[in-house]
Amino acid sequence: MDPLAIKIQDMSFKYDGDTSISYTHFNLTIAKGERFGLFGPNGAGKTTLMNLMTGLLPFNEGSIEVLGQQIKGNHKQISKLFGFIPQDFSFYQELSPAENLQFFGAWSGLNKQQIKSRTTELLEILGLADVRDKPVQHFSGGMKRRVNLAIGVIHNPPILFLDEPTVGVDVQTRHAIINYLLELNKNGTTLIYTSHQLSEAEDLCQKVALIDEAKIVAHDDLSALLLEHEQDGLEGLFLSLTGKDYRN
Ligand SMILES: Nc1ncnc2c1ncn2[C@@H]1O[C@H](COP(=O)(O)OP(=O)(O)OP(=O)(O)O)[C@@H](O)[C@H]1O
Repeated sequence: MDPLAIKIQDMSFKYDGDTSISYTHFNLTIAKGERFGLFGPNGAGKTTLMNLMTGLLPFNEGSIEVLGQQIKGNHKQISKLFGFIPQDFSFYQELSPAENLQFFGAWSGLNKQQIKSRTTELLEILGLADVRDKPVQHFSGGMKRRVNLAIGVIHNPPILFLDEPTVGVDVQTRHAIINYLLELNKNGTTLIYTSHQLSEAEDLCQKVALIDEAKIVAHDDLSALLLEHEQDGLEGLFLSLTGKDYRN
């Protein structure tokens, strides 16, 4: 069994038209069971890379493997190997958490019984049991983030992609989400995370990659990078490697 969750080899990608970034002969590996954080300034290409790794964007050259399987030509099988918690809410606002989980659970190939037990379990863990049948549109931002998370993990994926999973939440929800993610990782889930919340990232990630203009500027254990660059936190490391200029 391949010990890698993700293997990107010589991958090139460019958006149609004249945009500021393109990936050129890009390489990256993420080991199984890793808590991997991808960081970089606005517009560095983090979301683009997430979308390439999940097959949402087709790349032009090279290869991307997820748990040893090529993405190209295998979209359906690959999509069962991961959950994706996108930056934007990805559920039906007019449906309740239970109805959303029923829909997305069926979409991921779970049977009725599996959906029922996972829904009860997840809504309990994520503090949504009391509102399981209420329309999501009336929920607070923190509750909506938890619904987004429940949907992404309903099928118990071995890899979880998280694109800014805690934007706009209060301290309690952030704490609960991070603890839940750490628990998933203890049970073997590979976490691939990106965020601008660097103190949160220090709690969550053991391995980090910093990217700028679609190129890796550093990739190692967080503790090794801090030592190497004589920094005591991710924010200092980030500024020392990507500079202090504004990005668009
Ligand atoms: N669908 C698209 N079509 C054309 N260009 C795009 C598209 N999506 C993103 N871009 C461009 O690609 C670049 C990288 O965007 P991306 O969203 O990947 O960056 P990011 O690192 O996630 O930024 P942020 O931290 O602001 O979320 C930006 O210049 C953006 O304008």
